[in-house]
Amino acid sequence: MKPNELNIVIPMKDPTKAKSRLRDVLAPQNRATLALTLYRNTLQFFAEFFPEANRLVVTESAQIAAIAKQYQADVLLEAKAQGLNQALNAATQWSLKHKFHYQLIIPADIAQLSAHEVNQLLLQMQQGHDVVIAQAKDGGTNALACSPPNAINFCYGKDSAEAHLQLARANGLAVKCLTLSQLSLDIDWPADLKQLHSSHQANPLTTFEPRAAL
Ligand SMILES: Nc1nc2c(ncn2[C@@H]2O[C@H](COP(=O)(O)OP(=O)(O)OP(=O)(O)O)[C@@H](O)[C@H]2O)c(=O)[nH]1
Ligand SMILES: O=C(O)[C@H](O)COP(=O)(O)O
Repeated sequence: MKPNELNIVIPMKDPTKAKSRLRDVLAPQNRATLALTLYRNTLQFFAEFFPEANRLVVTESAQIAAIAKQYQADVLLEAKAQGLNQALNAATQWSLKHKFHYQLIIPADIAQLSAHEVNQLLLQMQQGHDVVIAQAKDGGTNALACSPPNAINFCYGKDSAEAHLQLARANGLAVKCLTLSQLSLDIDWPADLKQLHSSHQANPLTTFEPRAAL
C-alpha cells in the first residue's frame, strides 16, 4: 500500500448535537467542547503520524469543515445530516471518484489514538485482507478499513462489528476483526469518562469530569 492510495474518513456531527449519551452528566456546552476536543485530537493525530495519507471529514457543520481545513483535511459537506451510514456512503463515493484504493473510517471520539495500532490495522490490509475491523468495547465498529472503499455496505448501529464481519464473509472477502486496546475505547457513556479519570492518564480529556447532576 502506498500512503497516497489511502483515504482516511472522519465522520463528524454538528458539535451541538454530539455526545448525546452524555447528556445526564455533562451540560450541553461541555458536551460540545468534549466533542470538539476529540475531533481536533483526531485531526492532529493523523496530520502528525499519517501525513501522506489523504484525510476527508464528512460533516453537515460549517464550523467542523473550517477546523478540518486547519489540519489540511478535505471536506465533504452534507446538505443535511442523514445518519452515519448515509454520511459514509457519500464519503465512499468521494473516495472512489478520487481513485483511492483503500479507505479507513475512524470516528472522532476515540479517547487516545495509537499510531502503532493504526499501523497494525493497515498491515492486515497490506497482507491481503479486503476488510479489517477494529471493534469497539461494546461491539460497535471503531475503525473500518476497506479495499476497495465500497467493499461492503455500512451497517453502523448496535453490534456493527459482527454485522460488518458477516457482510464481508457473505461477499466472499478476506476479513479480519481485531480487538486493539486503545482503538476499542471510544467515549460514549458516562462510564467511559469515569474510566478515563480513574486511569490517571496524562490526557486533557480528564478535565471533562462527569457530574452526578447538572
Ligand atoms: N457526518 C456525520 N457524522 C456522524 C453522524 N452520526 C454520527 N457521526 C459521527 O460518527 C462518530 C460516531 O458517532 P456516535 O458515537 O454515533 O455519535 P456521537 O455524537 O459521538 O455520540 P451520541 O450522540 O452519544 O451517539 C462521531 O465522530 C460522530 O460525530 C452523521 O449523521 N453524520
Ligand atoms: O459501530 C457503531 O455503530 C458506531 O461506532 C457506534 O457505536 P458506539 O456505540 O461504539 O459509538
